[in-house]
Amino acid sequence: MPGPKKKTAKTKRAQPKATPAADIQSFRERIDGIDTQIHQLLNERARVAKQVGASKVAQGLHTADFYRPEREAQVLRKAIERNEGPLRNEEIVRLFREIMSACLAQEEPLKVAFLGPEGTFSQQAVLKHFGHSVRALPMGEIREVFEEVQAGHADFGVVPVENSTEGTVNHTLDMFLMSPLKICGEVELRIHQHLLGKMSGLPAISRVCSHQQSLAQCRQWLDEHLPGVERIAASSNAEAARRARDEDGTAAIAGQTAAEVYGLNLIAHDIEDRPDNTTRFLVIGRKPFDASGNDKTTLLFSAGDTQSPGTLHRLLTPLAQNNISMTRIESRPSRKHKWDYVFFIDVQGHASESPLKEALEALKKQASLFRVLGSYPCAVL
Ligand SMILES: O=C(O)C(=O)C[C@]1(C(=O)O)C=C[C@@H](O)C=C1
Repeated sequence: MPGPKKKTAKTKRAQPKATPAADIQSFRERIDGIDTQIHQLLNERARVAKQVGASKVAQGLHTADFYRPEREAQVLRKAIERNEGPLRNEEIVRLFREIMSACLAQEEPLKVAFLGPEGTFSQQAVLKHFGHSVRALPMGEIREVFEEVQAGHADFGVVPVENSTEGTVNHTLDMFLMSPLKICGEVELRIHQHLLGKMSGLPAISRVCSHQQSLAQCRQWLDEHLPGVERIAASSNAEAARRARDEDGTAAIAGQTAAEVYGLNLIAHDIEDRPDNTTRFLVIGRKPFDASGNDKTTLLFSAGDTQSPGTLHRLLTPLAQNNISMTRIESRPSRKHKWDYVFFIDVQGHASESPLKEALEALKKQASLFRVLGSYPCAVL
């Protein structure tokens, strides 16, 4: 039977009453006292985290192994669980991520490769997931992100995999056909697109430049507000912002960070067609991680003969028999033979735990190609 409904940080609270100016001084003194306690506790926490690091060194582990996504997910879930507000869960999660990021960076900051240049949504995803105490390394292409991680020049990589408006980023999925890397996390980022430029209004715009995914996410807005204006696809939103800075008449569609990095005016904000426009990113690394208690697994498999009747149904039967929920399925050309396909599927659970473990053993027997690309904690906010 479900328990009583928990009080959440989302509940609306009464606004505090207006206070005489004289009281402000005494409130500030209380804040100073609380800050002193928070500060002491932060450093105490950092010292304990350092001891965890020393134990990991004693076990022969290296920088990339210090990062534990499953533990971080558990810490964040606990923070949400005990949060009574007034701070929102999003803010609490952001603060605790930064605390863990700083604790982890005491030895050597993690190096995280992402699809650059500076100011892309991928960079925002890196900072959202790993906090600001990492070294974020911008790469020119998705392929380079994979290569840097595989070569050990970066500890982890962050690549976009799907957008809620525009669908799959095929290039990322195709990289897994060749790469031995593992998926060790996912990040969901709400994407707000803005129209940026040196000009102050729409009439001065003769072309709009952006990554093709962003142009597509704002298609209706562009049809309505800039009909007939040329749309140019750029390699990234940041590259589009650079062009908007350097070329007269060019506006860019990009995020807030790009406006700041390239010194552009915000001509129109939040121009994405769907108000819930979200991009999902994958964190890639060289080794798998343990279960966190609420995990997802991504599989890559092929039947060999996808054209005979019932093949996909037969392959998926072990999942249904073991009561496994499938949250996503994509097919891509195998790049081996004409009309030959591979499937990427996301299922709930960790590959090392029942009932998924048993389901995968059965599925593996039926498939001609079968790989667990990774089991990782479901995104925490
Ligand atoms: O628990 C650990 O293994 C730690 O290293 C501590 C800690 C933390 O600050 O809580 C830091 C980094 C890890 O990614 C996970 C957690």
